[in-house]
Amino acid sequence: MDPNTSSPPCSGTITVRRNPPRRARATPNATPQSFNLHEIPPFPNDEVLSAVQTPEILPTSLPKPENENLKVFLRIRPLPSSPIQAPRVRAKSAWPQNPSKKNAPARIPKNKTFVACITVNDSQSVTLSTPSTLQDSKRIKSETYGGFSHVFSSDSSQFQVYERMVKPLVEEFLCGRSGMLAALGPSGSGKTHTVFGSPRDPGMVPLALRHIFKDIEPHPTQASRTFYMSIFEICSERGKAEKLFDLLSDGSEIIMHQSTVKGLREALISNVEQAESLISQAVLKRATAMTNTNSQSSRSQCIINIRDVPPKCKGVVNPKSNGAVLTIIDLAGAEREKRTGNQGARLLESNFINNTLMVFGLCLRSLLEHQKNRKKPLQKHFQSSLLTRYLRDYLEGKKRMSLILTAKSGEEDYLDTSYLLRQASPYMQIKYNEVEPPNIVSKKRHYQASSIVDNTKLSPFSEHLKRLRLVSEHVEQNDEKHVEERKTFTEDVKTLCKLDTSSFVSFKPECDSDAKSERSHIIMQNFAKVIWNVLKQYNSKLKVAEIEIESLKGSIGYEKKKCLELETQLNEFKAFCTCCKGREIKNGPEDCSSVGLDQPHNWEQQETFHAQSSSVPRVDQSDEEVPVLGTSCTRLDSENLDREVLSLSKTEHHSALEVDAEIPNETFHAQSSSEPRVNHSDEDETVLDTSCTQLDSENSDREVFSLSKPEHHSASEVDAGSKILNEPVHAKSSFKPGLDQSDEEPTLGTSCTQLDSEKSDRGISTSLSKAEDHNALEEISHTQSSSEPRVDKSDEESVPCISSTQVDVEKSDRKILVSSSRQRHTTLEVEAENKIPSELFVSSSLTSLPKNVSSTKAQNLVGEIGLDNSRKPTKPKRTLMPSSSMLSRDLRTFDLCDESESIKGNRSTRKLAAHDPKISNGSISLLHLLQVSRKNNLHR
Ligand SMILES: Nc1ncnc2c1ncn2[C@@H]1O[C@H](COP(=O)(O)OP(=O)(O)OP(=O)(O)O)[C@@H](O)[C@H]1O
Repeated sequence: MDPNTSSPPCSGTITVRRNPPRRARATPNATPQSFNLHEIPPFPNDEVLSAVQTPEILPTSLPKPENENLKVFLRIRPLPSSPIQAPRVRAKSAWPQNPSKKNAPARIPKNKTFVACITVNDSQSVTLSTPSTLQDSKRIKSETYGGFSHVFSSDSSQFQVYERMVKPLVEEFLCGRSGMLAALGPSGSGKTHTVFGSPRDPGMVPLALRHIFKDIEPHPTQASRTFYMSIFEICSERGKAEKLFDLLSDGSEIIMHQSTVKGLREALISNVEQAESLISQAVLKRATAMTNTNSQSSRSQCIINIRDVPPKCKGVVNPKSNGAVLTIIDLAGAEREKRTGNQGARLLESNFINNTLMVFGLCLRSLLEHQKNRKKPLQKHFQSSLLTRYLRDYLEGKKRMSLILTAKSGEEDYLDTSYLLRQASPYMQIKYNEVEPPNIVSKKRHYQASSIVDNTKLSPFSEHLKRLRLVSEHVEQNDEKHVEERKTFTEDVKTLCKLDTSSFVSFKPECDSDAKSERSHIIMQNFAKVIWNVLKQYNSKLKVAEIEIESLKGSIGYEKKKCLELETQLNEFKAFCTCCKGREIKNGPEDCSSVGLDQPHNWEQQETFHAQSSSVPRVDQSDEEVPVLGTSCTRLDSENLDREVLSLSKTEHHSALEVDAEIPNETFHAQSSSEPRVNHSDEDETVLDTSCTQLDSENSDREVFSLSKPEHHSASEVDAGSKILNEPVHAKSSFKPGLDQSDEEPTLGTSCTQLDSEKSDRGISTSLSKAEDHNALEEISHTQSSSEPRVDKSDEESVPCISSTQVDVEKSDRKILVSSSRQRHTTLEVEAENKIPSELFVSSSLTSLPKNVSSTKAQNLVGEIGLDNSRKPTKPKRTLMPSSSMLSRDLRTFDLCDESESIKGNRSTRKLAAHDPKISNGSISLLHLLQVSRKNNLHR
């Protein structure tokens, strides 16, 4: 109907203009900013893109996407001039008609006059006037709807509609932009007629196909473009479940997964005739039914897709063949039960159709509301039906679509038309501001191909293939319906692979050089790291070494200081010893304070006291008693002749007395051993558990007196050296049970005195020991030529619990040291050295000694060897040695170390001591033994 020829509105009606057309704002002249291309470094892709065609720019005639709204067209069906006749032939797939009206065409009264209620105001607006039958009701106001893209009157031809509405879509489609056109309107309003038409009056699809193939004819270079067409429908089986049927095939059912239809057949269309033939076949297969409003009413949503498939080319994608899809949908018409008279299954179909249309409208309304107010979320109404699911992208504004509203102009269709216009007129406000860029898939491929060529320089060839496979898989997943495109794309990928291979070969030398340089760089970097780590380690080690050096320096300095202190002490000690020696010599027995005494508590603490070189502090001991527990060892060395050392010890278990008198080339050593020994004397006297003291003296001026009295074990060691004679004598005493052979009968717990004398002026060393359990006294004399222990002889009678004393007397100036211990192990080591030739060395034995040890120094005691000192313990006399006058020469001093407590011994001990006349005899025998040993040594 031509709006110009439309009748004016009735005077009694009020025209209500709804949705007045809004004037779009003037598009600002957005002139692109001029870029300074000189500042931007050119990307060296000319060579890469030389073989690739740049995408063709869209025609300038196409509107910019941001300024495009949803196009809503309105087409008014002409008023029927004759009664509707039932169609003679119906499709097999058509739903059965209403049983009550089966095979009964809709009858229209012959005298029925049709009055139009819709008036076309202009090309974009119409006026809906209330029919006369409804004037009595409240709805008496006319309604004006504007803002349409175009309003096609009742007398508009198919071609005009196509030229105005579809041709732009086809042109865009051919340019690579997908589009969709959907016919929406009540049943019998002419949707199918608009979409498909008839052979005599073809609809939009045939015209579009003609346009497509006609458009490509003048471009022989584009003759290789191929188009595929698919037609399927969505219908409802008894209004319960939606089903999809492929109308190009034998009507097989297909399925939809999300928004993708699987199993849909695409028919290659190469010409218009072929396409029209396929369309006619599909229309025949479509489900239709005769209703009161339409003799051949469509009962399904029919969807026609025309897809532009990219043509094959040598590795280059034709930008024009971008896979655009032109979709045209013939929706089922909304039906009112009163008008259609549907019942039963048909009524269910009507409900299903109405519901689908309602969902479709809800999606668009939601999109519109979302665009108006971004706070409102975009509702997912599309999930409510297969149709909306399939058209999701269009309904969400991602793709462009157009609507063609078909309306009947009769008064009896006033309500349907009014409902349609009220529902669909707001859709024209939908804007496409978020439309995906056209040819996205093809452009992705194109850019991917370009990037492949670019990446060939940097990445291996395998990565390109992998990337291509991923792209292919992605395409396969997303575009399953594009089977042919997949094949084509696969072929393109293969071609690209070939090209990539060639390009890889061409870039191979560069890649090799880069790889070599990178490899060398990595190697050098790793080498530098290793060197750096090694240097770090050496640096740390050097710091540690420096610290150690500093500490060593400190310790060296400390040692030096200590050494100096020791030297100072030594010098002082020497001076002190020299002074003391002189004084001792001059003083009497009262001056025993110069005698060094050590009382260690164990064997380890036994110290050898060297008067000459050792700086061990001395403990001067006088005649006082010095109780010593444990083991004590005293070693005393003296070099000077005037030196006098007294060492006294008393231990409970072990005691050792060691006296060293060092004289150049002469050593006097008395050693005490705890091991059981068997001493063989000349008289075959065997002594068990006795203490034995050996005392050797070579020079007459040497005087050593050692006395020990252990309870269990005692050891006495006397080492005397003489400067005058080069014959060291070693005396060893054993305190363990030993078997001494002497002239006397074997006695347990007796002491054995061994006396070695080599010369007449040999001093006598007497070792006296007393042991309760085991006493042994060994004397080992060592000479320079032989250090083996000698066989000691004892002339004395073995007496229990007595100590043996060895006395060496070399010269008359030799002092005598007497030490005794009674109940505990005692080791007395005396080293006496005197520069003046010793004349006498007297050893006295005390048979009864007190517990405490006391030493007495007696001078000028000559010839008292073998005398019982216990008789005169308190007053030692300096006398010449009567029994050995040969040893009494030049006897000047006589040191007697005796305990005052010796008098306090028990009765038996005192008796033994009183009846000790054999001591003199023993001394003589000892002297004899000394002489013998001396001779033996001389022989050796
Ligand atoms: N513009 C038109 N010019 C001439 N005839 C038309 C026009 N529009 C529709 N018709 C005729 O009206 C009848 C019904 O049209 P059509 O089948 O296309 O309606 P419809 O909207 O598809 O109905 P339904 O939704 O039930 O399928 C057809 O016989 C068709 O020839």
